[in-house]
Amino acid sequence: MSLLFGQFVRGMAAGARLFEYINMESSIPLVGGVVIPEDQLQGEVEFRNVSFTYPTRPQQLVLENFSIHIPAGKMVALCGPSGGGKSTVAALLERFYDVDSGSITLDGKNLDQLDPKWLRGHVLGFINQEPVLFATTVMENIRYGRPDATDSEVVEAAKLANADEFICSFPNGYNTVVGERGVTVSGGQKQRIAIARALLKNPTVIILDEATSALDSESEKVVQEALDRVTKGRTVLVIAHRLSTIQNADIIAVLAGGLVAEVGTHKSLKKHRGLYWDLIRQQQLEEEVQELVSHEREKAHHG
Ligand SMILES: Nc1ncnc2c1ncn2[C@@H]1O[C@H](COP(=O)(O)OP(=O)(O)OP(=O)(O)O)[C@@H](O)[C@H]1O
Repeated sequence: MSLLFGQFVRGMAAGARLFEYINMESSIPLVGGVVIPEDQLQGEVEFRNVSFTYPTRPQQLVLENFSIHIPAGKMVALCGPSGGGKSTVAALLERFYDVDSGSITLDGKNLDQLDPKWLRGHVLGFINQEPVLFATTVMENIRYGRPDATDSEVVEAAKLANADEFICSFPNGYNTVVGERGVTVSGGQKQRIAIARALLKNPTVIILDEATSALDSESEKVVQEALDRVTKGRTVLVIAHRLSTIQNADIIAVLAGGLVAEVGTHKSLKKHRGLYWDLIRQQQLEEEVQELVSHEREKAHHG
């Protein structure tokens, strides 16, 4: 009895916390608002003088007078030091939070007038290259992107994402269970599942949160190929962790201290020899050190 009592008390406390979250009211409505008709949707995004603090940390201004224009169909990459606010920009575009001042617009319409369900379900596709995979079949893991998608739509998305081939090589194909009790998938395969997931929505605007971990060059090529294919013709906001992948972006913005410190193309920013140039050199140095360390390790291992 005494043993069980401890468990009972812990269960009660955990349960109470759970219901506290379930019963919370969202300050941002989940549905309702304007929907832009599909034939008029262009996908032009603009942040104008946005200032933002997280509600839980009111003393820290994360974005201050942040402005950026993403023309329809173009790719804008955000890079910059860790903690500079890159992911926050993406969270604001998905309207997980409202801005404190300034505005975010989609095709000239303020985000807070638009229907959040439509915005998240039909307009924005979020590709997180380090996705959570659920302990279920590959089919269901991809379908998670749009629960009402048919099997053939899932397969179509997987093909575009360069994922169909490796999925078919699994023992049960699309019905193979992944995760702890199933087959393990490699980093590159995970990334392609993430791309297929996002593609199911046929999004107008893609937010691409890059993977932090590097892949070997062969899988990197396959993933990049899939990304190039799916981002073509769409508006893309890349949250870049590695600078090597964003050289072809139409616009690169360096985010530091909550605002755009530098903006331009890879070529113009390199020429400018400012923050972007520093970041490139820093990353090269880190890569060289890493290479040296692994080389030394190998030597020690064999010696
Ligand atoms: N949910 C949150 N609540 C409170 N503060 C947060 C939250 N998320 C991020 N922050 C803070 O906001 C600042 C900007 O964080 P953000 O994640 O946007 O930066 P980042 O440029 O994406 O960094 P990284 O490259 O490391 O991912 C950081 O100081 C961070 O601690």
